[in-house]
Amino acid sequence: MNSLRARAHLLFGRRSHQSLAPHQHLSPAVANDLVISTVDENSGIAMLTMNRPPANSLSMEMNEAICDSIKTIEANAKIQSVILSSTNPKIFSAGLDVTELVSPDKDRLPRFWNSLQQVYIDLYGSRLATVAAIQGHAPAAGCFLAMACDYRVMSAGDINSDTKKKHVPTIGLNETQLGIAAPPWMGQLLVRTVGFRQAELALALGTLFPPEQALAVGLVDDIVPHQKAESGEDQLIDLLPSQIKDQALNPLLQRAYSQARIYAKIPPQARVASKMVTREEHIFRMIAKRDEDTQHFCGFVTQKAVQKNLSAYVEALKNKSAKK
Ligand SMILES: CCCCCCCCCCC/C=C/C(=O)SCCNC(=O)CCNC(=O)[C@H](O)C(C)(C)COP(=O)(O)OP(=O)(O)OC[C@H]1O[C@@H](n2cnc3c(N)ncnc32)[C@H](O)[C@@H]1OP(=O)(O)O
Repeated sequence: MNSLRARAHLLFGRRSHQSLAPHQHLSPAVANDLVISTVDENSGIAMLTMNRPPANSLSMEMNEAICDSIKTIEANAKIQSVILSSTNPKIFSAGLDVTELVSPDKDRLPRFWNSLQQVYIDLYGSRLATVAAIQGHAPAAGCFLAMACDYRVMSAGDINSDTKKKHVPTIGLNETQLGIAAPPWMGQLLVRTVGFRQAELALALGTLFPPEQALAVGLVDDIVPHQKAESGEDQLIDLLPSQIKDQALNPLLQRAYSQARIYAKIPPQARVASKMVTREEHIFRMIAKRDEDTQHFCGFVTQKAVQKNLSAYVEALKNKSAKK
């Protein structure tokens, strides 16, 4: 891909997508079920809400839905910023759907990996300013989603008023704890976000950071205490899909919204050009090694020992949930 074509691909996407209907808001009925997109042309802000219960884990279809939603929003020239959020108040995304990795179908596995690579290309290279509203846990590829955005705000956690139990979300590339390694392009995102030494340590140890620590190392840009705000922004309320309409007073979403608004006011050509200064080369490097990366992934995941670990891990996840 020559650099001009590649730049066009990064800025405008390589697939043609249907334009949005000319109304101000995209009804959830128009969006796919796994990801709900809403747009407000007046403010130039969109919201892309992940909606794959129970944990927003990334199956091939989920990855494709994220890419489709980004491209659909990008096709609307009036939109400059997008907030990436979750319908689950406790989980942003649990990372890859681990059931995709256990006893995988040999034709589906490379397609699955390609769909994740495409999320990286489309989200990290998007012309839109992207703000991750991290309400809940974001392990492994969940952390990757957040790192592929331009700005990250994270909930400081909250206390359940009935049970008095504290919920503290965590974020990080914890792959080594599962006996797997993040692929180079994902690991490099951590290096680019928190710096070499912190990334080297966190990658080796598979560190999951609670909010204060995530802020201290620069993995997130802001943390937001969970105290209900007094009043909400009408424009934010309009943007929220019905599943989370009751979240209009959520201070995390309000903080994400105000950041999205700041971005939406920057002249877009200058903002996009400056974004590409830091990202273009990184994305090209990944695209050049895409097939090699897929082969490596499939070879690694299908190893007997890795399969044994992953089966045990999925079993443990199910048992944990069954015991609740
Ligand atoms: C050099 C190149 C090498 C190439 C090799 C590459 C190898 C691949 C590397 C790819 C990089 C990315 C990897 C990943 O993302 S792997 C996935 C990592 N994610 C996790 O480990 C998270 C697992 N989940 C949890 O820890 C918890 O669920 C969580 C903290 C997120 C929430 O806890 P909570 O107590 O609130 O919820 P439960 O644990 O009860 O879970 C609720 C239900 O959700 C299901 N679940 C959770 N996570 C996943 C998942 N990742 N995939 C599928 N399903 C998941 C869980 O089973 C419960 O479901 P049920 O209620 O139906 O039982």
